[in-house]
Amino acid sequence: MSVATHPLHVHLVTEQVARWSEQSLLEELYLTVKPGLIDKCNNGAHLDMTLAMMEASSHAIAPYFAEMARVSYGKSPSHQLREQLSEIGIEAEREMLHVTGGVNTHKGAIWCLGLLSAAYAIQRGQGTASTLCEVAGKLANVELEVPSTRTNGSTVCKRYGVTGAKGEAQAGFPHVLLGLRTLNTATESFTETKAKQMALLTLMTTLSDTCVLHRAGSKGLSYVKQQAQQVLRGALSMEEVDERFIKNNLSPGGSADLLAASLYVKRLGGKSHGRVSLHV
Ligand SMILES: CC(C)(COP(=O)(O)OP(=O)(O)OC[C@H]1O[C@@H](n2cnc3c(N)ncnc32)[C@H](O)[C@@H]1O)[C@@H](O)C(=O)NCCC(=O)NCCS
Ligand SMILES: Nc1ncnc2c1ncn2[C@@H]1O[C@H](COP(=O)(O)OP(=O)(O)OP(=O)(O)O)[C@@H](O)[C@H]1O
Repeated sequence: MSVATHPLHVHLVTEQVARWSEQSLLEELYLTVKPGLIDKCNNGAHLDMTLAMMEASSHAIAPYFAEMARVSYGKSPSHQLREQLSEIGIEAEREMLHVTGGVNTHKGAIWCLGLLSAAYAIQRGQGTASTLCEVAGKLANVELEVPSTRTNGSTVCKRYGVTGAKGEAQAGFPHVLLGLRTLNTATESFTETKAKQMALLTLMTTLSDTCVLHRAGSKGLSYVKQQAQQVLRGALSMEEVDERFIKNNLSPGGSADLLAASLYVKRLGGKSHGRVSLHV
């Protein structure tokens, strides 16, 4: 029996997934200051969420990522596997709603970290950042015959012609790779906190975030992109933009999820994945 098929190795991979998924969610959560989002300083533009609620949610959903990894270990992306992952994802959402008293703290995160956890296990813990995103994308492209439910995301995708969380996954998580490249480049010259903030801002400058579109339409999305550019250029501070987003009820939840996913992929796949120019 080779090392990569040994039951102990399966156990190692699922343990890594449980530990690193929770650490990545908490790393995103604790990054302070983040505009409009929950952080150590304030609850951003959220009246129904707190830091403690997001901590509890991060802890509650981690075992579901481990379960997604367990069922995916050494398999190929298939209809049957995608169905299994969907069931576990729905259970994770249910558990999240249970611990938060019905608040959506991590729906987007369950989706993207879930697919990446499965991709990591499909590759028996051996993937690089690019192969992880590619394999996770293949999984997302396996269509399921599920009754379509109306969500904030599906409503705005139709209205504004964007593809949202599903499209990001189906394209092979281009924003996760962008987040990772930005993190790696910025870490060489800035503090860890600044590097993570730069990655978040970079995502905000390009993402069609359905959380923002739902609350504030395309004008709101353009505003978010423009404000993020201004911070990257040094024309505004994170604190100023945080204040403005709270005042205007803006929260870039999709970018936050993709930052968490970038931090996760950094743990799963190592860090040598190219550079970006930081002059946005
Ligand atoms: C695809 C999902 C995310 C539904 O998304 P939908 O677009 O309908 O919108 P919804 O408003 O419910 O949630 C979307 C969330 O994604 C995040 N998000 C928003 N915009 C983006 C974007 N452009 N890119 C990535 N994430 C985004 C936000 O956090 C947002 O809250 C998902 O909930 C789903 O289908 N779950 C079923 C469980 C499943 O299949 N799991 C299997 C694999 S883990
Ligand atoms: N630090 C964070 N603060 C706030 N949201 C976050 C954070 N990290 C990730 N998110 C993501 O943002 C999403 C929540 O966003 P939001 O509350 O705007 O959406 P909603 O519940 O769908 O709609 P709304 O609150 O507009 O009615 C979650 O799915 C979560 O994955």
